[in-house]
Amino acid sequence: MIHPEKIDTLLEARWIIPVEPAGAVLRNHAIAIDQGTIRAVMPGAEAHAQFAPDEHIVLGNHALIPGLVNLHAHAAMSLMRGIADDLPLMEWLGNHIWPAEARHVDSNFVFDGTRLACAEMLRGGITCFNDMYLFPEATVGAAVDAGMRASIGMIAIDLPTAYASDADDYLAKGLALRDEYGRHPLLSFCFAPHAPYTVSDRIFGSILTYAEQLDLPIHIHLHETTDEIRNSLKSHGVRPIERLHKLGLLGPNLIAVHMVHLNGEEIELMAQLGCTVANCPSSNLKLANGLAPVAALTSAGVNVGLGTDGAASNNRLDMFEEMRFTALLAKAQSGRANILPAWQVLQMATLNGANALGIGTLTGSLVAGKAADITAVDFSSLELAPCYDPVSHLVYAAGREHVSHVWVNGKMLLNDGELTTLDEQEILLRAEFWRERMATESKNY
Ligand SMILES: CSC[C@H]1O[C@@H](n2cnc3c(O)ncnc32)[C@H](O)[C@@H]1O
Ligand SMILES: [Zn+2]
Repeated sequence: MIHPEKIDTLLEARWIIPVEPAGAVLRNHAIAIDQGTIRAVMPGAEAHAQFAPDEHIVLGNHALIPGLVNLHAHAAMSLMRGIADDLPLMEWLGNHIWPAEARHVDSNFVFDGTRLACAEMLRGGITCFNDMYLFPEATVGAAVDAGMRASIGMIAIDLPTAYASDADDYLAKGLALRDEYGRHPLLSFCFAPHAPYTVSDRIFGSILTYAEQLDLPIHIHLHETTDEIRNSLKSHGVRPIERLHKLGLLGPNLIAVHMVHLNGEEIELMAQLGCTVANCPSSNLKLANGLAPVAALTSAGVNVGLGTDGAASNNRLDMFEEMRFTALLAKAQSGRANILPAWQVLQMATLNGANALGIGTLTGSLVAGKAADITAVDFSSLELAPCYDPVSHLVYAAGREHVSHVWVNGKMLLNDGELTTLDEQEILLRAEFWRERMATESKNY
């Protein structure tokens, strides 16, 4: 007689959509979880015979998917949600956001803002976010307290702030933070030069040297507006992509955010060199920047992930919305209804993002050996009835309001809609504290 193996949790659901292999939908299956790791994904009957779980959870009308990976975030900017709407990028940044950051942003702001963002993201099924913001040590504190996975940006920008005096100072502080937390199980690190128009060639050179030595991604806003390209032609004689290419930054470690204005040669170059694009359709729409040519990028073989950007330019941190926008806009742009089927968009929101962050062996799909980063979507409500194909519903019909449970590293962070690690009332009080403070001290908002 074979004794069943003791494990922490056996999780069963109506559907398991593991993302790997692509397009698979498993029925009557279970996920065995032990010590934060997926031990097996197998038929339920076999799992019952093989495992003796401490906890057995059956979600009868749900789909289990990999936790969503938000490939571009400024989490703390949640405290600036709605302060400067209906403006183009440079007016938004130069006249509103940067002055507000200079006046208000400190490590308390970043801690409170990131906690607010973590709560919103967890409720929407996001288990991992790739952040770029000031005072990243506070982002670390808030993400780890929440139990979320985060990729922390070691930022560089030629703009002095209360956090750092110049780009060298930013980099030194980022590297020191990575020395301290580089081995934390929930954290990974990226270089995060803000944009071509705020970072010098010399600093890009230093970043490239470090990124190659440490084999870390480089996360940057790139080709977001036509003005960015026009100004680069004036100042550098070349478009930003060509400038970064000459500096040696284009390669498999590059995560280029936005990438709205691209010509055919640039798309080919990104594909040949193995770059990733983080598509942020809501932010691109709201700032009137345009739309990334996602159909052309994926057809060329570029790895495309999805991001929300910050809540001051979106104004939601909602990956379900980014999935739906990505699919619909790509069809309209390309004139091809068959471009980007739902399974491919779900892959963008999960595995493609994890791969870009260098953590694709840890998260992004539901396979044995990876961390148990799992989102459960409840299909019981009438907006999701009837269900012929759960993958179709996830992209075209479901919303973040249908997310019921979330696990990160095997720990349940959302239980039937309730946050388990974060105090919603306290987060709301802190958000109100910052609103009052910002409203009193700044006549603009
Ligand atoms: C150096 S910290 C990050 C920096 O980026 C600013 N920011 C937020 N959204 C955008 C965007 O869409 N394009 C360019 N810059 C952006 C944020 O306010 C911080 O200053
Ligand atoms: Zn951004």
